[in-house]
Amino acid sequence: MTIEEHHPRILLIDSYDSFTFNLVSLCKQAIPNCHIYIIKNDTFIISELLPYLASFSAVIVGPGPGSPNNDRDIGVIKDLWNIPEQSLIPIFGVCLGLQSLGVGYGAHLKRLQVVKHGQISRIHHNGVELFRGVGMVEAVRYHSLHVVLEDGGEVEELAWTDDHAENGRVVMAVRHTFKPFWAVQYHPESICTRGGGLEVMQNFWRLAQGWTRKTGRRVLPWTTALASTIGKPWPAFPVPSHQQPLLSVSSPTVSTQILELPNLAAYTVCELFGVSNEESPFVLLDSAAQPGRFSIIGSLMQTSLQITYFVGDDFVSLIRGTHIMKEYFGRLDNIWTWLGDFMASKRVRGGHPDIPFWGGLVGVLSYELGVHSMHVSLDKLQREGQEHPDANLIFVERSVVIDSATGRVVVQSLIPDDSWVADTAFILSEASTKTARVAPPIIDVAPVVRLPEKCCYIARINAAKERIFAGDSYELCLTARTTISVPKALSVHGSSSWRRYQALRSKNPAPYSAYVRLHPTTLLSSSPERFLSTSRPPNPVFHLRPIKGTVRKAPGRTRADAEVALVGSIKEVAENLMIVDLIRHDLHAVVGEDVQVKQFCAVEEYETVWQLVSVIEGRLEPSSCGTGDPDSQLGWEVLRRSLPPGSMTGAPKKRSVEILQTLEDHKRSLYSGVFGYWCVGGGTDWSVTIRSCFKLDRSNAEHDAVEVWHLGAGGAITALSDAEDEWEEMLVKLKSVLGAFGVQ
Ligand SMILES: C=C(O[C@@H]1C=C(C(=O)O)C=C[C@H]1O)C(=O)O
Ligand SMILES: NC(=O)CC[C@H](N)C(=O)O
Repeated sequence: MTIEEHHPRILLIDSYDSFTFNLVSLCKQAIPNCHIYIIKNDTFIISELLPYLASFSAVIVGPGPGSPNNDRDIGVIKDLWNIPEQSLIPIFGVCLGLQSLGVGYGAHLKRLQVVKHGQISRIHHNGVELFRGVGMVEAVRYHSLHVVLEDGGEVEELAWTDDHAENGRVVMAVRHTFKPFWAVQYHPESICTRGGGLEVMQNFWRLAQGWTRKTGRRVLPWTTALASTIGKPWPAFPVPSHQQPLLSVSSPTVSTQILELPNLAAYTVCELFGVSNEESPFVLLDSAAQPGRFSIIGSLMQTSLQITYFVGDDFVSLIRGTHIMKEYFGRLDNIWTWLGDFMASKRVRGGHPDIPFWGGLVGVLSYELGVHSMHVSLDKLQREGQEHPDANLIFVERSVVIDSATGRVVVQSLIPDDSWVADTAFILSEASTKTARVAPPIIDVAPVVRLPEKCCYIARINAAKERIFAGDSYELCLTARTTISVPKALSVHGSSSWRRYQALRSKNPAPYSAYVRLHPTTLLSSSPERFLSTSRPPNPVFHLRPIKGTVRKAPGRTRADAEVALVGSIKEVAENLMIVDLIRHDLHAVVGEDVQVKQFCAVEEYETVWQLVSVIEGRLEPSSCGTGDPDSQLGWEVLRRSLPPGSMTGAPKKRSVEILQTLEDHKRSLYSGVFGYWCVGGGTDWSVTIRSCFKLDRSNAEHDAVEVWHLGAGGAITALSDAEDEWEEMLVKLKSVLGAFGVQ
């Protein structure tokens, strides 16, 4: 057996979809020992691609946004169907792939009357070819377009579904009558597809091998030239850009003291650490509700290093007190590698194993940083005067972590022989015996709230739906900005962002609350949504908790009512499913095969809303895990590759982000980005910046009489969205923050 036969090479052509790596993972399961290489549909033109095809066993053309009739959407795929006889190769198409095969052989492309995104349909099939030995198929669909085949044409139907009055009979699988081309319209790789997934891929491989044997096609060997043109097979594990020091017994360690102080509140610790001085930086990552558990409070010093970065720059600013220095990326190339390098130099050992944070970077990353990392050009990049940095982080050396589950308080420092630990342990023990002071309430007089205009928002919802009907997106998370101006003189007790945070925390206690004051930015968060956490290496587990599906709490509305409204709703489950599939893809892209959905569409209760929450976990294949140290960068790599959070963009992510830029008036800035930490022990925890507000601290406005806060809110728009309901949902989310300003 040649190496070509033993390790079949599969070429997957991606059309910038957000489910591609789920398909890749399914393909890896279906085709024993295969090596899968992934290119984009615009990487090569057909004349360049043709000679390469000879070194592959089969091609898979994936799903994607847009239309098979639009060159920009379909790229080289449209030219595959009429390659010369001697270049023929087995091809399997999915969704856009099927549509392209269909129109390549005379089918009519039509819009569905009722589009199907994230919905499950019963698929009827003929039990042969792709469906040999396949029983009942209930498959997930993500499409707005469909093909109507030519009677007696070269492409014929293998499966269909019955949409009854909505769309009638819709083609679900096809084959070419004499060329080795097969395709399905539904998504075999979706987490909710039952039957018709793995078996159909296996059947494709069986058919492809049969055709190859029959025609005597020989796969040419792989060459170094090909390797450098096509790249490495999936999964290509991240290789750190720098030499990471191995941890040794002489590596720096963490000084830790553990106290049993069940009555000590984060508030008290913050007050002791000088939070009331608004001139100084301060960070609190606060678990104010379940399932949050740990609250992390930084005790910052004059010498604490703050790192800021603006998208488009080739340097970071390093700030210690009043001293600011620019450092250019140079060989490190960008902010991600710069921070990776920085954290590699800070690795420590020996903190308490049960405590997720020992010290490290804490702060915020903007939505635009994520968009930029996806190589989407930013329309609204121009800086208008002073703005929030896109990365704004501080290196925390001294911290207190409160574990709400055990009542333990951990005092820790990364500074060798730091007497601060014992001193602080003493002070906290004393403080815990006293009754905690409560912040005096802020009473605002007439803050001016500038909401998005309803008619404009509704028009945008309809425009979003139009893009969805056209097949350009399956789901768009549309958002808008609200501005709150608080006349300072009228705010009793002056304007303290810390007290404002207390008001937010009491109105809307949330698992991922935060008070982050890293000038020029102050962020107050009451986020319910964890984006990504990474357990400490070795063998880190990546854990994501997307939320999609919201109902407002109301008097008399019980959990059972919320379950009917959420789990019982095709629309809400579809919204969530699309993001679950998208996040699976984001994770598969980095970690390889081991990605699991641990919880699908569970209803969780928050202060003002019920939400549908799913949990997805991934881990690196054991063979690719290092002995510990390279793993400490993995959480960062997964973060880089999965921003912005899929729940805030919609799917497919790239096209959705591009569309959203045309539908939203402002930069999202901190809203829709993430905040959290990267621990010196290698773990990370980042939450989605929603149900949050932020302000520029040192703007000219500071000297004015008005303090200006921004907040964003929005929701997922799908084909099933009702514009009025979406407007209301956006207001419900807004109100969870407006309460902190005395606005009902
Ligand atoms: C857009 C927001 O929230 C996002 C949208 C949700 C939804 O559409 O149901 C739920 C949680 C978030 O992922 C927001 O809070 O502003
Ligand atoms: N998932 C897909 O490939 C979708 C294909 C096409 N854009 C449609 O909406 O019909």
